[in-house]
Amino acid sequence: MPGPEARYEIRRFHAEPGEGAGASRTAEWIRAVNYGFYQKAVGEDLLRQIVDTHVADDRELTGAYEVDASSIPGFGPDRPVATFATLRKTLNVGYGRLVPAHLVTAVTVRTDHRRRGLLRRLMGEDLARAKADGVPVAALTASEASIYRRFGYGVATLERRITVDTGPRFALAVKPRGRVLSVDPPVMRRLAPEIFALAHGAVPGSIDRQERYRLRAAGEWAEETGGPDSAARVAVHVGEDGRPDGYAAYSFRGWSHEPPTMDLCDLVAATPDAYLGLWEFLGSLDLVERVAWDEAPVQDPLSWALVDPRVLKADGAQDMLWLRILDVAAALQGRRFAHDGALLTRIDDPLGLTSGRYRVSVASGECQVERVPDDDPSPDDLTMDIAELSSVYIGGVSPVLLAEAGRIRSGEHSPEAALTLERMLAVERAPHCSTHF
Ligand SMILES: CC(=O)SCCNC(=O)CCNC(=O)[C@H](O)C(C)(C)COP(=O)(O)OP(=O)(O)OC[C@H]1O[C@@H](n2cnc3c(N)ncnc32)[C@H](O)[C@@H]1OP(=O)(O)O
Repeated sequence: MPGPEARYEIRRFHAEPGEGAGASRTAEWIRAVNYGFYQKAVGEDLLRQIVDTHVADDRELTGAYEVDASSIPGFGPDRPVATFATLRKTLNVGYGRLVPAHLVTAVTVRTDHRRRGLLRRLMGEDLARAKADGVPVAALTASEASIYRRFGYGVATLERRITVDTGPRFALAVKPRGRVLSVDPPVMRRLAPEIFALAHGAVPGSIDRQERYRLRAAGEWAEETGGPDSAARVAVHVGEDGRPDGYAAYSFRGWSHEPPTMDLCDLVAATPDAYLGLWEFLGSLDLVERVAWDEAPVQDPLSWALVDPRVLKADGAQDMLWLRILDVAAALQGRRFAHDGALLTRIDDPLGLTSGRYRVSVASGECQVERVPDDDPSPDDLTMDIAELSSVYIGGVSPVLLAEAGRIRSGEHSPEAALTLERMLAVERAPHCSTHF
């Protein structure tokens, strides 16, 4: 069988609205993504909305097209058999520092073209281009946890599904500062990005958001139709300085559901007061007995703030943000460190983008990274795959735990190196990513 290079042509382009050839190529690409995720066919309104958000986000769309597709019944030359999209945003790496991040999304390969190396080709080419552009880290959220490690991605943040019973047992031990206002969703067109920008600068692990989040908060985007969402409700937290610094978007599940449940669609908070204040508000909603949230942090201050922590029930944690360091020096030098120290680290990289030995030296919280030749006789303090360095990079995953799992190996002369790395990488608060992409 011929390899993927021979059978497929890769085309990269940006979304185009309207009627022309570019618009039809865009529409076919969006339909292919929908097909790949087993979603309902996209109607014209939803299609227009998706195109507009792709334009607003400046997404680069990549499609693999079968060479000679016109000979296949029902297949036009504009219909991709694989899709792949990227956006350039920023990642909070702790202490308010943001580094450029290359976000990968909308990865699909049509059923009848799978397991022929298309994803491997698209990912390999794409990561090499991002590295050449000087972007230090790539990121994605995964449909399955078994796919991306082979390309050097590691899990950097987790999330979990929770329900909170908001009956008489719901109470917070300490009153959060500030107040919460119920607002009309259209206000969020302006407010959502402003509030998110504050939270983005405050929460390690945060990834800057796509346009879709703003429209959803404003009640202008229902997932199925792309039309208005008449069920959307929003509450905004205002800090003691009078500045809006958090919001919760929620919708009622319907009276046929027992117990009466509010679905929390999104919660953005720049401060712990905003986070707990919004929860206090959600816990006080009349007629509602439960709030359900699919994207809660695992290290959740709410659990500790509740008078009775058992009103919160949680499913097991699941991988959320996957990171893939493309340039070790740029990634590490882009962040601030909690402790000084020096470690000689050997990195293995399945794609060869970062393989090598690195001396990581931190003084006064700032890091210098220096390449060390293979024949240098100094012993390695740590050895790991790039997936592990990517996992521990923003301080949300413990190097000690990964050493216990056998994923990070310490040199015989440096049994405490994983602990040293953990101290160096610590950040000011628990990392969490609330942006799915
Ligand atoms: C960031 C995102 O967008 S996440 C969404 C991912 N997309 C989906 O889940 C939609 C449904 N699935 C698909 O479209 C496809 O099966 C894909 C995209 C997951 C894989 O595409 P393919 O072209 O079949 O992958 P490809 O043939 O390049 O395989 C590359 C490697 O990944 C492995 N692999 C592919 N899919 C999976 C999987 N679902 N689980 C585990 N391993 C997988 C292959 O075995 C192969 O391994 P190897 O090269 O190390 O031997």
